[in-house]
Amino acid sequence: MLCKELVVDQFELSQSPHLLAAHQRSQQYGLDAVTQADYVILSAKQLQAQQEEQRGFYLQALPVLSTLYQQIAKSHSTIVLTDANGLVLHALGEDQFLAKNHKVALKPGAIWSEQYQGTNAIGTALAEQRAITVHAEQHFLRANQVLTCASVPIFSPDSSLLGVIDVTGDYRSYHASTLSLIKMSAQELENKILYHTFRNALYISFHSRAEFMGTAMEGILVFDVDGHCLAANQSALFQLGAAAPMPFVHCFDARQQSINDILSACRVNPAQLTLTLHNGMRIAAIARFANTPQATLSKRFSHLNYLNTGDSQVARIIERVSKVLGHGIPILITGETGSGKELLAQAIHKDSPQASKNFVAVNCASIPESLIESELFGYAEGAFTGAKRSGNHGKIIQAHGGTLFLDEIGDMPLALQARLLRVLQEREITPLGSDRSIAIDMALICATHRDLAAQVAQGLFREDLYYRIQGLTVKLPPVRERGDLAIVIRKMLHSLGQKELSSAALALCLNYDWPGNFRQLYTVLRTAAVLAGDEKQLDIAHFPDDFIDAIAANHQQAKHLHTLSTQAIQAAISEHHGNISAAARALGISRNTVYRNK
Ligand SMILES: Nc1ncnc2c1ncn2[C@@H]1O[C@H](COP(=O)(O)OP(=O)(O)OP(=O)(O)O)[C@@H](O)[C@H]1O
Repeated sequence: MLCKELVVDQFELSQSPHLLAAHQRSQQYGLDAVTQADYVILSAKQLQAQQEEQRGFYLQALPVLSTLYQQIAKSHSTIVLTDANGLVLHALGEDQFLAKNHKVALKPGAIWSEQYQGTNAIGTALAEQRAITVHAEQHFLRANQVLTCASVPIFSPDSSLLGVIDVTGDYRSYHASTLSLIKMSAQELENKILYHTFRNALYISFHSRAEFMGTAMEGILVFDVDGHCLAANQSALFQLGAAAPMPFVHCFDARQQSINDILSACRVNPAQLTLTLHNGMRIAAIARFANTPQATLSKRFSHLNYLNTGDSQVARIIERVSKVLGHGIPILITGETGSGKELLAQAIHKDSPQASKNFVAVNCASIPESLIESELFGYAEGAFTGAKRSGNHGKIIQAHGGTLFLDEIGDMPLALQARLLRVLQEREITPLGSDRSIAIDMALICATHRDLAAQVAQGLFREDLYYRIQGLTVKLPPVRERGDLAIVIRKMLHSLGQKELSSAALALCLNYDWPGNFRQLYTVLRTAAVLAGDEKQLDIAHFPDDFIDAIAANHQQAKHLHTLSTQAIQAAISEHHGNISAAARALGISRNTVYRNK
């Protein structure tokens, strides 16, 4: 029996902003600290469906959890793996010290999100996207104050949250080193996931001390064959002294080794190498070329789900798009510039049955009109002066079997629209200067920031093509309308080297209207991260000056508009001799607004 008064110590909470924020969220969820915890447990069937959905993540995690279990075997704790919603997917360990209700609550199927359980290590690690220990009375619900829990979030290579590894036990089983052990396991799991994510990619694992090779501490860099960095783990960034992944030529001393040297060394079998980093440090490395997709993770790694970070409009888009994948339905993506149209198109392709084939993007606005035709449709040998001797296949043929992404389709010249329509209808293409047609089969995704219906009305866009390309139309919301902006910002910061944003800087970002949408947001954050140097937290002072000027101008404009509207209201009132209803009617606004501004 616990004789200790288990209550939340407000002073202690105020020392930890993360716990304080978690308790505030718990209150906002309408939870009551003193009522019995209401453990939400999924049915066996629902759980099985979820486990199947997370199969890749789950299978990669099991051996890591077993190792962790051996390390903490005598601590009478339970090790838990959850998904990104706090659903327990797997649990192992000793729970004889726990009361019956907690034994049940730590079984697969239980949900430990803050929404249901208030402040707790699993839910709070997910909400805050950081490792955290929640001990005894730090829990929001009294019922959970007999527990001590430590959780570390697991991120995929593109910084999406996959779930947490958690260790929970009776509060007397608390051990200061538990969180560090879980962090090592989390790193090991993230490395395993990274190793299984990319194909046609060069993996370089390395460490300046050879004895760390093969451990969770090794750095991992992933490049495509052109030397662009696809992903890097934290240890790699740390050893490189970099905030974000960099191209091959910036990571390594190019005079010592080129990417082609390394690729030829490891095409067939992994190669053990000694390489030189850009800063002159010699490192032990193993280079591997991965050319096959890893079936285990391909199910879990839904690229569309990665984009689903909590905005309801985006969630609906993803749900609808997922349903039409593989059905040959053309998709039209509309939305402001920088709202993520191309990213969505890529995710659609990567989740589609034709993912292993090409994704070919053509920006109809950036190619000169005279070149679009040959760029898209290709040309035969000697088709025109200056044509390559071997001819050119053109983007449509390159996309055969895969996906053709026509960005800024609204900017395509009318003459080419007719030709494109013919290709789409007849499913065959005749390159310029050729008399031979080639059958083509591909998925089509188009995007535009323009109002295509208006373009049709103005005769700038062919009506028949308009109906041909929009099997399913989805409209991405602009950043200022997104309900998940704080989460997207956190994801972006994570990819930039895990800096945090001060609450003032976050508030500023949430209130700004981001005319350049994600492209502008990313640039601002990346610049701020560089300007912040070694400082862990990004603050307003680190934001670039032009951004601060834009915010100030916005603010001025808002004030100006407010002054103008107040003046208009006052003028209308005096014109209607103080009659508020008449003034409101004349201005077409509500009486309340008139009262507020008079
Ligand atoms: N949901 C998101 N989370 C994080 N970054 C994003 C997201 N959506 C887009 N971005 C980033 O914002 C930038 C612009 O995205 P993208 O090119 O997909 O936009 P777009 O709508 O196609 O722009 P445009 O109309 O100008 O071609 C890219 O760097 C992309 O990685």
